[in-house]
Amino acid sequence: MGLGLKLLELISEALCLNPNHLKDMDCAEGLLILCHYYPACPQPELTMASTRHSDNDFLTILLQDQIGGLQVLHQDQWVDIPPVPGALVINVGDLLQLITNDRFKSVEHRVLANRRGPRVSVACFFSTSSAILKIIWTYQGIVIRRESTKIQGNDSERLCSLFALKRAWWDFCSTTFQALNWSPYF
Ligand SMILES: O=C(O)CCC(=O)C(=O)O
Ligand SMILES: [Fe+2]
Repeated sequence: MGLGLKLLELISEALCLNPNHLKDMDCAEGLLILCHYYPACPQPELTMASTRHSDNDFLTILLQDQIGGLQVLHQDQWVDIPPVPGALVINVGDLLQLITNDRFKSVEHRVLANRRGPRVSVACFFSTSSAILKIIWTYQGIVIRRESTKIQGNDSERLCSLFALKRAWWDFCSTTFQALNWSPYF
């Protein structure tokens, strides 16, 4: 929590805002921690440990062990993020991209499967639903997300479509998780 708040202060200052601005928007109100356990994989060329995605939050603080496999997409190339003992990885998430109107860009990343293992990582996601509501009211009219740029219509129609997209994704996940008897991601 302490590190997340400090980062939000620094990002606020980088945006020429009051240091408390992002904290006061409740950007650190919700903390979700996801612990990953990736078993050793006998045929890593056939699968992924984690498929490409960007995080749906403001900031992610990630602790990874020494196995490696994390990559980020930079200028259309997958770049390794090798583990550094004692270091944490900080990812900018979609919501930070959204509220800064692309000044901070969320990063697509993935994790390669590995013959060595298991690999363990711990991801701390800084997010909140109340901030999302504020964003909608504050930033209505701004083209905000990659998906929304592909959606036709005026700005409020785009926002509705964006949320329909998210809703469909959510429904798909919960149906799949229920069908497979997995616990939900969120
Ligand atoms: O395991 C990792 O290093 C990445 C995990 C991740 O990207 C996530 O939880 O969103
Ligand atoms: Fe992620």
